[in-house]
Amino acid sequence: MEKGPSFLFAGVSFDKKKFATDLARFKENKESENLADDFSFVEGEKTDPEKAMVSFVKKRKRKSIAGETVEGFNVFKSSKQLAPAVDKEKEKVEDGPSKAKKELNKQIERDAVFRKKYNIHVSGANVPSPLRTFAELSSRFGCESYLLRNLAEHGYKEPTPIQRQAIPVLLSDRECFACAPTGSGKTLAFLCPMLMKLRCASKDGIRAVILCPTRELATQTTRECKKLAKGNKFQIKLMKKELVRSTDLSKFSCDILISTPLRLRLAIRRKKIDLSRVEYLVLDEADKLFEVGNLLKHIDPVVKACSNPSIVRSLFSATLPDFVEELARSIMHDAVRVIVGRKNTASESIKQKLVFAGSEEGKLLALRQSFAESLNPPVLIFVQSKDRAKELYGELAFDDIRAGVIHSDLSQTQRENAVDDFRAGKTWVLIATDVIARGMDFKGVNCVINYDFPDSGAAYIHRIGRTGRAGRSGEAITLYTEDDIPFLRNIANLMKASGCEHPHELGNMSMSRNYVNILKHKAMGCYEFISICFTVTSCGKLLQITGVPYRSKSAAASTAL
Ligand SMILES: Nc1ncnc2c1ncn2[C@@H]1O[C@H](COP(=O)(O)OP(=O)(O)OP(=O)(O)O)[C@@H](O)[C@H]1O
Repeated sequence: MEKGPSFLFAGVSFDKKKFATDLARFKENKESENLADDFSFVEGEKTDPEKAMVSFVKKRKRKSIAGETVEGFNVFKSSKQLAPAVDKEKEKVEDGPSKAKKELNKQIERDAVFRKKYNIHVSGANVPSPLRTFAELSSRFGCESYLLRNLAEHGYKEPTPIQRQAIPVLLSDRECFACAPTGSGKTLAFLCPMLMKLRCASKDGIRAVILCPTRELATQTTRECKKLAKGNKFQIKLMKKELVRSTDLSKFSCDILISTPLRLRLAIRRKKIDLSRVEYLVLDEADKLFEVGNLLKHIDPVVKACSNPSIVRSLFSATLPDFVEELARSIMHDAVRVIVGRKNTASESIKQKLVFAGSEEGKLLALRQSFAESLNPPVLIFVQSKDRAKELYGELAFDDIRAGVIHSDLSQTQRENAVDDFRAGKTWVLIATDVIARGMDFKGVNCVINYDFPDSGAAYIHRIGRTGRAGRSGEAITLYTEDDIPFLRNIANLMKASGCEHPHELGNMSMSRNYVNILKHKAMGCYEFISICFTVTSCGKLLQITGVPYRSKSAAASTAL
C-alpha cells in the first residue's frame, strides 16, 4: 500500500483524523511559503473566479459524494471502492510485522526517494509507484509493442517526471490533476495511458475526449496522438467545422475525439452528439478552460454530457491557480494530485530578462535594434491584441525580416499557414496574440519576446514556455514601459521563483529610475533612453545597467555601479 505525501515526507504514519487541526495548519503555512503560488492576476482583467464559478461548482457538488471533506494533505476525496483495500492493509499492519508489510514499507520508501529525486509531489490515497523506465509500461501494465516502438521512434528514451507519475496514476484508473512546467511532456503523459487503456479500435461510440482551449492546440494534439498510435487502427478525430457539417454526429463514433470546448458544445446542442460512453476525458490547459467568462460556459455541458459513471477524468496544465484546484475537488473523486517542481513557476531552462523600453516608440526601436544586432531565429513575439499584432506586423513588413503573424481575425487556413510556415522555418519571426501562448510545441524557438507586457502571471509562464522545451535552453525578453511598472513585481517574483537572476531593486522602481538617471549622466549625456538592461549577481546585487540610446546609431552604452 502506498500512502499520501504526509507519510512520504515524514517517513512515519500517523493518525490524520486525530491531528487534523495540526495538519490543516501546516498545510496553510506550506502554501503561504510557496512564493509563486500567490501570483495574482493583474488589474483590468482581474475577475473573481470563485464567485463566478459558484453555480458551476454547486452543480457539480450535487453530483459528488455527499459529506466528503478535504482532509489534511489528502486533497482529493477517496473513493468508496478503495476503502476496503485500505482497510485490508490496515488489518495487515495491525496483525503485527509481516514480510508483506516490510516489503510494502520498503517500496513506499523507494518511491519517496525516487519522487524526491525528480521533484515530484503527490497527494491522494494509495498513489501508484512512479515509472522508472518506459519498459515498465510493458512489465507492469502490459503495454503493447506498437506503442513502445513509437516511443522509441520519437527518440523518447526515458519518461519525464510528469510522465513517470501521471501515467501509472491514469493506468490505475485514478482521476488525476497534474501540474508540471511548460515543455515537460504533459501531452504524452495523458496520451500514452489513454491509448493503453483503449487497447484497440472499436466502433462503440465515442470512447475518449480531449479538450484543448484553441484550435491550434487541438490540431497539434491530434497530430501527436496519431503519431503515437501508429500501427494501431484507432479512429482519432479532430472536431473541425467540416466534420460537423458533413457527418451525422448523433451516430458518430470514434476512439478519440479532440476538440475545443465551443465546437463540442455546439455539437452536443445542435447535432446531438452522444458522449455518454466516454471513458476518458482530458482537460488540457485546464486553468484556461475554467477561465471565467471565457471557456467555462462551454465546459460544463461537455462535462455533463460525459455521463459514463466509470469515466476517468484528468486535468493538465503548467499553471494551477487555487480556484481550479477547488473546482477539481468538487468534480473529481479519488483523484491524485501530481505537481512537478513548484506550482505556477516558469521552466528553469529559460533565461529571463526584463528590459525597460520607456515608451511605445521605445519598444519598436529596441526590437529593431536587437534584430539588427543579433536576430537568432526562430523568435516568437507576443502582443496583447489582434490590432497590436496587425500594427507590429505592418511595421516589420518594411524591414528585411521574414515575419509572420497569427491572431483570431485570420481565417482558419491563414492561422494554420502561419503556424506551418513558422514550423518549417519559412518565417523567422512570428508575431502572435495569446492564441498560441499555450501548449504550442514549436521545435527550437530560441527566444520569446513579450513585446506587450503579459496580463497575468499565468500568461507570462505560458508565453515564455514556448521556448526552453524538452530540456533545451531558451531566452525570454519582456519589454516594459512606465505604464507596466505597477505589474512588474509579479513577473519579477516569477523570475526569482524559477531560479532566474533578477534585479531585486525592481520592486522599488523609484530606485531603478535613479539608476537610469545616473546612467544618463555618466555615460550618455543628453540622450533619452529607450532600453535599459540590468545585470545582477546571483545574490541580487545590481552590477551594471546597459542602455540603448534613442536617436543614436552608437553601440549600447553601459555603466558599472
Ligand atoms: N519522454 C520524453 N523524452 C524526450 N522528449 C519528450 C518526452 N516526452 C515529450 N517530449 C517532447 O517534449 C516536448 C514538449 O512536450 P509537450 O508539448 O507535451 O509539453 P507540455 O508539458 O505539454 O508543455 P505546455 O505546458 O507548453 O503545453 C515535445 O517536443 C515532446 O516531443
